[in-house]
Parts: sequence; structure tokens; C-alpha cells
Amino acid sequence: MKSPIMFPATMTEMFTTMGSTLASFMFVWAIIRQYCPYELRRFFEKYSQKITGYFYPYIRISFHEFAGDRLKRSEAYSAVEAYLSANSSKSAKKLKAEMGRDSRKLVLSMDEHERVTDDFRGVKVWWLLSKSVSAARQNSYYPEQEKRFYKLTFHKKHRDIITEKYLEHVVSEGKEIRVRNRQRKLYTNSPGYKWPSYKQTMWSHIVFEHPASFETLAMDPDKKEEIIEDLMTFSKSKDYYAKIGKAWKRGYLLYGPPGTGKSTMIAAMANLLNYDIYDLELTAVKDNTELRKLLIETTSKSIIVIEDIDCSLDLTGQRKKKSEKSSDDENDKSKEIAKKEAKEEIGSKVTLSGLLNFIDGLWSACGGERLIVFTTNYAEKLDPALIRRGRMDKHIELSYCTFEAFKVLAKNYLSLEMHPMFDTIQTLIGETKITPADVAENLMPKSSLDDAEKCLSSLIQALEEAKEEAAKEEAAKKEKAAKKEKEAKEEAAKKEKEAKEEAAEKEEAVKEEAAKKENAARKKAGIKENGPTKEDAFQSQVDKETENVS
Ligand SMILES: Nc1ncnc2c1ncn2[C@@H]1O[C@H](COP(=O)(O)OP(=O)(O)OP(=O)(O)O)[C@@H](O)[C@H]1O
Ligand SMILES: [Mg+2]
Repeated sequence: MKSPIMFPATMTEMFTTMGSTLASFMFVWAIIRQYCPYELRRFFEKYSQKITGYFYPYIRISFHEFAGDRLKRSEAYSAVEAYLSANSSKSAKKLKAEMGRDSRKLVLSMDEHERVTDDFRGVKVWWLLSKSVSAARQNSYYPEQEKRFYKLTFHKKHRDIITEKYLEHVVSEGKEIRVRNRQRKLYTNSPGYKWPSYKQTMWSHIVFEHPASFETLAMDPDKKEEIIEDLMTFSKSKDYYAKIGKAWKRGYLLYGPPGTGKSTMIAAMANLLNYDIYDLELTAVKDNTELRKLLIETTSKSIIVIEDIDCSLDLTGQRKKKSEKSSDDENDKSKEIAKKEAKEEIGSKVTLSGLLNFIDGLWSACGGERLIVFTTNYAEKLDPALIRRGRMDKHIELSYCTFEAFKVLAKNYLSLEMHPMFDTIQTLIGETKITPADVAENLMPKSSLDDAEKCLSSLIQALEEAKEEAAKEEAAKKEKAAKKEKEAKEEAAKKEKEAKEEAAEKEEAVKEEAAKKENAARKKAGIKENGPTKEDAFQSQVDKETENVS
């Protein structure tokens, strides 16, 4: 029988033995580490890992936040983070909330040392967020480094499906989530705006926050639907473009009078597709080389916009002709003057061929998923090469306000779907040319006391004024045309009279000539009968000599 005091003694002994064994092991290990050659140590480590791997059937993949020089966050890590924040954070119990970089909202993600599971086609995988702290390196700017990493664990029998399919799925979905959450940017190359930027690039940017959407855009509903469909199809056609061997980009030409919503539509496009906007000021680009550099620095998922392409540069050789013509629209004039001044100041040497290269040269294919949008008030003045299909694939005309477009604006501005005054507006709008910008301005309440009726009356008044103005213009035009016609008729009558007089003169001359000849013939006949008189003989001598000379 064991004595009760024996047990603790055995325990103590056991612990002592264990402690001393551990101490000896550590001592031996320290000796090995110190004196054992590096190659031998690596050999032990390698084989110990192999033996463990033989019994441990799981594979682990790490995704480190900073790879290599630690300056740039790893793309893979960010993609995994975004993927897990959307997919697995629901099952995680410890979450952290951060204002994501370039993100509009709080991003929830699993906290450190948290483990979540994910299921992919029936295969179970585990994700763990961990961190390792490495001691400060000598001569390093970074004192102590916390290195965060995600660790993916899965059974080795699923190696193929995980490494080939699952990882691809995680990265592509993660990237998509990041794009969805990111803050979009509006870039410009204009030297006038130097917005702060952390690195020196050709573009400066601010956060793009335009509220325009296709829903609030006033235009024919069928046309709107067609444009939305076109844009959505484009954004999903990566594989299709690759299949047909075409760079993944599409050109849109938006044309129409000022104030018909061209710029608004660009903002709506960017909001629909979640794209950035690069507002390219051509007059500020020095030459074709700079234009190419600007293009290379644009990212994918973006819209490159050149506004008022017709007055950006002397691209068509028609600029002089155009500036000779007097434009009625003051808006256009001021635009042209501003662009001209800018051009003279900077002396842009961008040529039409440079611009064509920009749109569909070899460089334009890099990056992919890009829209190029030109706007103009005069599509007919552009060089056909610039806007041919293939370069500007879709031509969209934005024109004066229709009743359908008005209804959208009434809904936006006054929250009205129907109103008794709509009938009058429908009739008037069919008879007048008014831009959506003018309609919008009239529908906007000017004071807190203005109600829908007041705004609609103000619009009716504007429509009537526009109608009157148009009628006056039409009358003046007609009068001018009538005057021109009258002048033309008078001119024609004058010409006819002159022609008649000329014809009469010619006829008279012909008659005189004939009479002369007849006279001469008669005289000759008289000589033959009576013999020539002295004068006749002299005259015939003169005639013969003249003939010989000629
Ligand atoms: N189709 C439209 N739908 C909704 N709002 C519009 C529309 N067209 C114009 N507007 C309103 O009018 C204003 C001017 O429109 P916008 O700047 O888009 O015209 P634009 O066609 O680009 O003119 P410009 O040729 O002078 O550049 C916008 O702020 C917008 O509120
Ligand atoms: Mg515009």
C-alpha cells in the first residue's frame, strides 16, 4: 500500500525529471544551434517538417499584408480581406470595423486571431487572421514590425480545387467587392487645378460625388433603356472582347445643343458602372507624347472624357471656318474663347493623328474596361475619321426636352407624376424647343413658399415666351428668305434683260454683216456685166493683197 506522503514525492520527482530533461534538451539544442553547421541544421528542420507533414494532412497558405519591401500593401491580402469581410464576417464572433482605404463606408472584417470557415463546392476551408511581431531590424526605419497575415487551411486531398478554383474565386470576388466599396475619383490633367496628391502623377484628383443617375436623367425612356443595356453589356463582356480580339473599350459620342444633359449623362454612366472619371483637358496637353503618358496613367474601370471636342483643338482643320461663322449662342462663344485662350497660352501640339492613336492605338488597349466619351455641340463639324464606328461606337443625340423627359424632371424636382397643368405643358412642349436645363431651372422652387403650381406656371410662361420668340425668329427668317428671294428674282430679271439686249445686239451685227456681204456680191455681179470701173479694180487689188497677208 502506498503511503499518502509518497504521491507528492513521486510528482515532485516526475516534475524534476521532466524539468531537467527539458533543460537538457534545450541545452543540447542551444549547443546544436551554436555549433552545428547551418547546412546540418537546415537538414534537421527540413526533415522534421517532412515527418510532421506526413502525419498532418492539412495544407496551409499564407497571405501576408506587406510583401517584400513593405511599401505597398499586397493585392492578394486586400482581396482576401474584402472577400472575408463580405462572406465570412457573418460567422466571425470577433470583428473589427475600419474605414477602408478609399472606401465610402465602414468595412467589417474578422479580428486578429479569429478563425472562420468557408465552404466552396462542398469543400470546407478555414481562414485565420494572425500576426507576427518581428524585432526591429538594424538600420531600419521601422522600429518593430507587426506583420499581419491570413492563413488558409484545407485538407490536402482538395489541393487542386482550392489552388486552382477557390483562390481564383476569392481574388476575383474580393477585387469586385473592393471596387464596389471604393470611393470613386474625378481626375483632371488641367494645370489650373492642383489638388493634393500623395504622389506626383500627370493627373490630379478629387473624390467624385456627382448625384446624377439614369433614373433622374430626363430623356426618352426607350433610348435611356437602350443606353443602360449597352453599358451593362459592355461592362460584363470581358471574355467576349477577348474572344473577338478587340481591346475592352468602347467609345461614346454625345452630341446636342448646350444644356441637354451631356455632362450629366457622363456622371450617370460613372455612377451606373462604378467607374472613375478622367476629364481630359486637351488644350493643356503639350504634345502627342504627353497625351500617351496621360493615357498610360489611367486605370481600368474608368471613363475618359473629352468635353467639347469640336473646340478643343484645331483637330479637323475646320476650326478657322467655324470661328468665321458667327454663332448665335453666347454659351458656345464663351466656351470657344476660353478654349482658344488656353490653347494660345500653352501652345498644345496635339494632332488629330495623335488623338486617333490615343483612342485606338496599341497603347489604348492597356488597362482595359474603359469608356472614351466625347461631347460636342456640333457633331457634323468633327472629322469623320474621329467619330467613325469602331472609334466612337455609339453616337447618342441629346436633344430638346420632350414631354416624356419633362415628366422625369417634374418627378425629380416636384415629386409630381400627374397634374392638370401637364396637358398645357404637353401641347406647348411639342411646339417649342426648350432644353432640359431650362425646364429644370423653371421647375426648381425659388423660395420656400413656391409650390408645384407656381413652378409649373413659371414653366408654362417660359414655354409661351419661347414659343413667341421662336415665332418671331421664324417670321424674321421668313422675311429674310422672302427678301432674299425677291433680290434673287430681281437679279434674275436683270440678267435676263441683259441677255436679251446682248442677243438683240448680236442679231443686229449679224444682219449688218449679211447686208454688207450682199452689197459686195451685188457689186461683183455688176462688174462682170459691165467690166470693172477704176475704183472697183483698185478695191479688188486691195482685197487680194489683204487676203495674201492674212
Ligand atoms: N436630360 C437631362 N436630365 C436631367 N437634367 C438635365 C438634363 N439636361 C440638363 N439637365 C440639367 O441642366 C444642367 C446642365 O446640363 P449639362 O451640363 O449636362 O448640359 P450639357 O449638355 O453638358 O451642356 P453643354 O453642352 O453646355 O456642356 C444640369 O445641371 C442638369 O441639372
Ligand atoms: Mg457639358
